[in-house]
Amino acid sequence: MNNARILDGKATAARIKEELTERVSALRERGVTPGLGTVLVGDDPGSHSYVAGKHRDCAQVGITSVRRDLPDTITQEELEAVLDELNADAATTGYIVQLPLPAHIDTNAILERIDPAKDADGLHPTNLGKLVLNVNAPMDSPLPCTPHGIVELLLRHDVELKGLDVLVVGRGVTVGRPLGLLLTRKQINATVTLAHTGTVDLADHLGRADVVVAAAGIPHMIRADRVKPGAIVLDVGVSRVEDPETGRAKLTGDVDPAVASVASWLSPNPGGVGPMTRAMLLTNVVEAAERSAAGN
Ligand SMILES: Nc1nc(=O)c2c([nH]1)NC[C@@H]1CN(c3ccc(C(=O)N[C@@H](CCC(=O)O)C(=O)O)cc3)C=[N+]21
Repeated sequence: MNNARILDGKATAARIKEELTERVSALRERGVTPGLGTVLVGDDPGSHSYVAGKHRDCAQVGITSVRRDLPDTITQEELEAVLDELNADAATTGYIVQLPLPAHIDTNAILERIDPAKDADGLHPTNLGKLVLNVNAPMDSPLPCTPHGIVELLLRHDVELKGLDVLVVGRGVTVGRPLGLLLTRKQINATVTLAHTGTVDLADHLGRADVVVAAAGIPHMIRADRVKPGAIVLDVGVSRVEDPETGRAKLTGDVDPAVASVASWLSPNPGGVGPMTRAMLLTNVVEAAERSAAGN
């Protein structure tokens, strides 16, 4: 039954963290200590657990980290003042604002307030703009963590996307949209279809795709009977769904587990793209510190 090979994000992220540990110690020898800040608004348990994971990762590779946990009653002005502090704080070489933010906060204005040189998520308009303009040659500017993690996961399993038809399901700013830009770069040369809630016949697109990246946040929306046999499938979406047996919330991906019997490669969820996203966040922090150590 189970014939898909596994795109093992957990093991790959562990290797990347080992590589980063050496780069961090080289930086420390030169007197530069990379430091990550996280800004978390509100008390969503999922967001709390992701942020806790990011701080554990930092400790593992030698990056210092500080948390700014803020109440969901915070105003736009107060939140912007926190970002101004982090922008001015020399010990914070990079930081992220955990998304989503409460509805009363203007998210785009917040992303724009981040110093682009400290943008560990690669979501500042200047950095996203560099991706659109294709001016971020390796290491010039941070890439969005999840799309970068997806590309790195495939690369490190020697999966070549040149000429393949990739269906990205989901047009979100953190995954689908920037992923389309990355996959259509000359170095990768895939052909990308970006599907979304307005797509008329998703089943038709699914049946033709060589690669499916599911980033819609709809539990098990990608079913085995719709996927082309031999397709490469990446499960990016996460939802918390109540387990009928235990009554407890459980992480559920966008891909039905039965897809393992038709796909050639499958990134599991958990254990696939999630750990890679975190590894790319660390990479962005280390690269920003390396750029500042080099004086640019
Ligand atoms: N500004 C911002 N940047 C983000 O990168 C960001 C965000 N906001 N908001 C929420 C999403 C979600 N996200 C995940 C990261 C890692 C895992 C991850 O490591 N998951 C583990 C399981 C973790 C667990 O069990 O809780 C896995 O897939 O194996 C999941 C989800 C980052 N996001």
